[in-house]
Amino acid sequence: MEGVDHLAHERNKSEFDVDAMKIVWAGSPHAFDVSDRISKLVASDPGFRKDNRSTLSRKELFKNTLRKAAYAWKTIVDLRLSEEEAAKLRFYVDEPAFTDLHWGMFIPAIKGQGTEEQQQKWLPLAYKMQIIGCYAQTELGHGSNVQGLETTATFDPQTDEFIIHSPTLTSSKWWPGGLGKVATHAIAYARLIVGGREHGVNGFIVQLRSLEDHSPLLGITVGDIGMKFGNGAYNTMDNGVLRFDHVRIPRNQMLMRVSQVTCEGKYKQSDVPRQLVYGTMVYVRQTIVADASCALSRAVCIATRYSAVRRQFGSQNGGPETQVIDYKTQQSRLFPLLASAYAFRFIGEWLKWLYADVTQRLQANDFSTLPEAHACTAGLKSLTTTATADGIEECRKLCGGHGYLCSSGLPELFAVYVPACTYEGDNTVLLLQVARFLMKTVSQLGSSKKPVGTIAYMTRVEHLMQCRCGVQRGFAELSVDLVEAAVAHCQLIVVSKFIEKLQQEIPGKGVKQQLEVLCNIYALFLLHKHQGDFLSTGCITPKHAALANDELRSLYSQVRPNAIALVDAFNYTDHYLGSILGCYDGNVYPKLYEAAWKDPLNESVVPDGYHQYIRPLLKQEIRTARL
Ligand SMILES: CC/C=C\C/C=C\C/C=C\C/C=C\CCCCC(=O)SCCNC(=O)CCNC(=O)[C@H](O)C(C)(C)COP(=O)(O)OP(=O)(O)OC[C@H]1O[C@@H](n2cnc3c(N)ncnc32)[C@H](O)[C@@H]1OP(=O)(O)O
Ligand SMILES: Cc1cc2nc3c(=O)[nH]c(=O)nc-3n(C[C@H](O)[C@H](O)[C@H](O)COP(=O)(O)OP(=O)(O)OC[C@H]3O[C@@H](n4cnc5c(N)ncnc54)[C@H](O)[C@@H]3O)c2cc1C
Repeated sequence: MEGVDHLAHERNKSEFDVDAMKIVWAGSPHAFDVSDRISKLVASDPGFRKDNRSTLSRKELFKNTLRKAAYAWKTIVDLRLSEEEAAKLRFYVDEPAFTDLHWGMFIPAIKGQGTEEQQQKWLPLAYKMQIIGCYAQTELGHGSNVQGLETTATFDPQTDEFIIHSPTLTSSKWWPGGLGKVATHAIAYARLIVGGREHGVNGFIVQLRSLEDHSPLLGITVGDIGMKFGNGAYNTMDNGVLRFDHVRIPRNQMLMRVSQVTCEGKYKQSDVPRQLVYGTMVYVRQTIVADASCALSRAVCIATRYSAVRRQFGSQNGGPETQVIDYKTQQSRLFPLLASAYAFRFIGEWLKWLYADVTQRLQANDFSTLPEAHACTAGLKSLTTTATADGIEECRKLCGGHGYLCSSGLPELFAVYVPACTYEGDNTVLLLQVARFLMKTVSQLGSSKKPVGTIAYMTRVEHLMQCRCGVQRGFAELSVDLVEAAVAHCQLIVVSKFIEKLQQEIPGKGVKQQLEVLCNIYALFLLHKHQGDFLSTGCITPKHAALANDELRSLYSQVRPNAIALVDAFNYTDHYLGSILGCYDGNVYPKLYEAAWKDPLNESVVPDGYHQYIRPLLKQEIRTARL
């Protein structure tokens, strides 16, 4: 049955132009071309093999990641890939590595917080990977509370240097990816002290390791923080611990876009908001939202294809059993996730636009949209990562027992993905930031400052005007409700941006209709899930709730014949999916059977340990010995 497409009958049912949908998913014909080319390049290169990760020890796993990162870099250089192609290559290699932090945080931090001069000095080195950087903000004692960081950077005017120091155990840097074993440099965040006065937290470029033999420099203690959740998974990353013992760095290694220290020891604040020190986090949260749709769509692709292959019950007169995808219960769990994958794709695109817009404004000294950009990136990062982590786990359950096998790809995907709910801001802490922004907006309603952008709707919600007095009642006391309000606000953004997307011209037979169905599923599923809130606030009547439920059922039936084509539109290679259950040809059972025999445990028919532990048991030697 090798070479047979077991899902061909499903593909024949589809009612829209899959190739056109692939372009919509990718974002543009150019983006599709790059993605398609690079994913195939990675998939066809044995150097990027990844099917053995769960069986390697941590040391072997990590060394293999180093090998792959070096091989990826060689490929990028040899093939003269563009920045866009190189980023895609790292994405399709699909293995968390120090390079994520080097390209994803270290470089953006220098770009966003460094002066022109600093950028000119450091960026060429970083782009050529002559130095490797990490982002060292979090400490053992403080992650969320950035103002609570304890590392100090004290200016010494005698030598024109900063002294970076970890005064306590809890001030040890803890978690930064790439720090443990690889990074030569860090953007380290520390409390700036000039002339005995504190000026808040700032970033500093600190060299950690020798560029000759990789040994830690004087005053630096550095290592890996140990094994993390799951086998393989995020353990390819060397999250690290770092202590500074009065480490001296030149003054010009303080990132000085937001504030400066002169050689005379004068502290100066630029004309830009202090919050720009947090700018890298805004940037990365935006990329994490874009990434959520990738992780969720990958899980949904696996669960959808497998649900079309898997049959249980319902055989008529000895005929085939029912495909589990035809059960309404399966559809009601799977199709909202499929709709979410598309919704998150479009919200990721929009957020990228919003980020580019705010960046452009900042360059022109217009800081007016920064609070909204912060609230949107924080809130949408929280919403999409929570939904994606939950969605991956739901996809595992949708695949029944086989979903629990590593060869399904789902356990590893979950283990790699789930820390996204914590890193780059704990999701609840981030929602509290959104709530704070919303309450600030409510408190200004009726003033001359009119809410615009994603909060423009607030002027139209009359009862909010009456709520204003309630805002004074105590943020902390009401924080549980406020977090719910923040989620609702973010969902409103997701739904409205999906609707806006549909107002654009979308070429391709039936493509727009499919997206309309998915958009309606996304919105009505939310209404259904939260109908208690909608009913109790009088936003809908019980009749509306029942209608929404009926409509959802009908929408699921409309998706059903198109389900396989809708996941094909993600254009994932079997290599990227890394799942027997999700393979393109649906030839699941022979592949599962074959894979089982490749497990190291099956290398011998009689296991190691038989003579030591099993035989004595069977022969009752253990009991006899005891007696
Ligand atoms: C395998 C990888 C897969 C996918 C990833 C894909 C791509 C990403 C690429 C690479 C990444 C790879 C792996 C991820 C690595 C993760 C790295 C990290 O985790 S780095 C550490 C991140 N740390 C945090 O996020 C800490 C969270 N805490 C905070 O952000 C803040 O301190 C806080 C919670 C916002 C604190 O706020 P608080 O109000 O208490 O305090 P402040 O006084 O500091 O704030 C006052 C004022 O400022 C506003 N504000 C806060 N933050 C920002 C901001 N970022 N931008 C703009 N404005 C901000 C705040 O709202 C207040 O405003 P006001 O109300 O006064 O108007
Ligand atoms: C895999 C991984 C990679 C990471 N990579 C990096 C990196 O490269 N660089 C780096 O600097 N950091 C990194 N981090 C650290 C990460 O950014 C922090 O762990 C994250 O910001 C959460 O902070 P915390 O650990 O202090 O959580 P805590 O703040 O201690 O959270 C614990 C609990 O307290 C709750 N809580 C905290 N504050 C409040 C509040 N005000 N109100 C209500 N509830 C609250 C939270 O919701 C949570 O439930 C990484 C973390 C992980 C897991």
